[in-house]
Amino acid sequence: MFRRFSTALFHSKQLPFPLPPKPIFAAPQTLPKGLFFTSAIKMADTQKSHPFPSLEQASKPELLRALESSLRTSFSSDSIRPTPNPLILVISGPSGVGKDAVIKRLREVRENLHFVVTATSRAMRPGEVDGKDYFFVSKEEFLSMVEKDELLEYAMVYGDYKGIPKKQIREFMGKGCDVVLRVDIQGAETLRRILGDSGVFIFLVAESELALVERLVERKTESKEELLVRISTAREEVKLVKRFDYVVVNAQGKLEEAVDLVGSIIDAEKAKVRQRRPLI
Ligand SMILES: Nc1ncnc2c1ncn2[C@@H]1O[C@H](COP(=O)(O)OP(=O)(O)OP(=O)(O)O)[C@@H](O)[C@H]1O
Repeated sequence: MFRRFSTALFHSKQLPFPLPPKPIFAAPQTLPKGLFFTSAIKMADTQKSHPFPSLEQASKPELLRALESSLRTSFSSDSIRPTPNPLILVISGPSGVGKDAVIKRLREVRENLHFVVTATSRAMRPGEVDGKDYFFVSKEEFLSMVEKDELLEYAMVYGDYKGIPKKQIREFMGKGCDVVLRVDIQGAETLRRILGDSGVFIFLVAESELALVERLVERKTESKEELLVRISTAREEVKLVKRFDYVVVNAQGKLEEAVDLVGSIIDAEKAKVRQRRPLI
């Protein structure tokens, strides 16, 4: 309505009544402290009427200055995108699919990412480092952490306890870091109940069952009995993929592609208009 009225005024040669002496939206007499024009020009100068420079001939700073002057406001260089919330990434998948391998590489290529070191009562494997791969604790120590409510979730996995210390999550999210939780499918199920949609759940799969078994066999860390349990468990686990947000294929020899895809998921999550709001 107002626009139509204004347009009518603009086009009519003879005005039905005299225009008000000042524009309706008058610029403030003084700019708030800290509000500077893009150009170094002072406010007093801009209040003088400058003819708008030629778009073809004027320099970029001149055009910016003229636009600011016409709009009677300065252009802000502050980021338009709101600061994204830190993410909780839950990376899960059947045993031997490559969770550790993907996370290890992800940590090398991405900044501001904290891998939450899981506490476990299982024995250390060759090459593993205490405090880096896992916190290796005794069963008694683990149960004491449970009693003190220090774990976000915990479970008995293949005869050993595994649990996620809450303190690390709070500490690193407080610093603005995304945190990565590495859990088996059982753990992911529990975390979904605890976190709901506030976490990003990624299911890692091999390209085929055969590829998964080959990878497990080549790792040479399981006995024949353990291999049989892990393979039959994996058959059941892949049926639970629909409870996750994303599925990522970690194909043989293509670790880098899987890591890139996880990186893209993180980027997409950060670009979401409605951000997840994890509360721990
Ligand atoms: N894309 C890939 N191509 C070839 N080998 C891979 C790939 N990803 C992982 N591997 C290898 O497969 C084996 C299993 O990987 P990894 O230990 O990371 O699996 P995991 O899911 O963490 O297993 P678990 O849950 O049993 O600890 C390792 O020897 C790893 O180096």
